[in-house]
Amino acid sequence: MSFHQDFFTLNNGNKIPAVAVVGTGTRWYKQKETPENVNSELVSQIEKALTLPGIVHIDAAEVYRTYPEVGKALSQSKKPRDEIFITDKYSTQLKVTENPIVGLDTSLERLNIDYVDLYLLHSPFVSIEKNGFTLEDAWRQMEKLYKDGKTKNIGVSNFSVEDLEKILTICEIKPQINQIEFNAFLQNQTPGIVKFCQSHDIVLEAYSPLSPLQKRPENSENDQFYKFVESLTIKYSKTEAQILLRWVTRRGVVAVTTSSKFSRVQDAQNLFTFDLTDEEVEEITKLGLKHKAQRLYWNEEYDKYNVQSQN
Ligand SMILES: NC(=O)C1=CN([C@@H]2O[C@H](COP(=O)(O)OP(=O)(O)OC[C@H]3O[C@@H](n4cnc5c(N)ncnc54)[C@H](OP(=O)(O)O)[C@@H]3O)[C@@H](O)[C@H]2O)C=CC1
Repeated sequence: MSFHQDFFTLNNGNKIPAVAVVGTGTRWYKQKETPENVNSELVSQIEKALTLPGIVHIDAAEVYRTYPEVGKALSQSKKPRDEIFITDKYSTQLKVTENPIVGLDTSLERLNIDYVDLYLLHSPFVSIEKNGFTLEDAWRQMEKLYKDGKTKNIGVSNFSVEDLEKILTICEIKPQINQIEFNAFLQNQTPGIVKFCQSHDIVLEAYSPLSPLQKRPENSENDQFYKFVESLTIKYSKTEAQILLRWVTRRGVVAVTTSSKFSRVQDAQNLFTFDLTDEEVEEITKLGLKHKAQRLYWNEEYDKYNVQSQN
């Protein structure tokens, strides 16, 4: 079976792999980082992922406290740096480092690399009171990091239309990416965000693309959505996860996934040996929208949008 990889083109002309196969948050997240709690399972998972063909996309963030694992796996890998796509995020919510410039300088040093491929503001919840700077100041720092070549691309995460409008009003460099929670059961994290980003040439990334598998309703075997996905697994000889990841990419969105099982990481890296028809993409969208919103993150901030999220 020949290997084929898909990419999206960003508004600065750079390319990003359509799937990030090793998210290092969620199931790998740590409250505290100590020399004793380096997770060897995660090191091994990243190491194995870095033996896969193509450009391997790793999603990191300072708040995950998994730099020791990512750094160790990178140092042991023989994959050339230009075949690894590394995303990192500045923590706006918890003050791990002083500001985005200090944040990225710190992670580059800790990961022992010269640049990341993508640096994101983890959330729009920035204020003088909490962070000591405004959202606009944070973005200007991101632009400096981009101009200094410390990151090839810059972007945001969990931003609503209003948050992006604030940045678009003042920016010299437009965000390339908005990473949001997106899957068949949550098709707009905040009102109108998918259409807005797609019409402003900001590529979306979907975290929790497998939310319908992570949390299944009771009697899912009788549910039309799951029955349809099941029929596609048979038609294409693919797993449910592969069908749902492929749907995300067919919606024009980068899928950010993770797994404790190497076979699932491998399946995600090897996603483009099949395709869904336009009708199948539309049917997953339609059946997904029949479900009430399933939001796993940022509930306090965004549960108020649950009805609009499934419109
Ligand atoms: N910017 C942000 O605010 C956020 C970013 N993220 C990023 O996105 C990454 C991925 O997020 P995550 O929500 O974990 O992504 P996914 O929706 O892809 O979920 C991954 C989980 O789904 C499980 N899974 C895979 N296949 C199946 C299956 N067939 N049935 C049941 N469960 C299955 C895996 O379990 P198993 O290990 O058993 O395979 C794994 O734990 C994070 O690690 C992080 O890097 C995540 C949340 C917020």
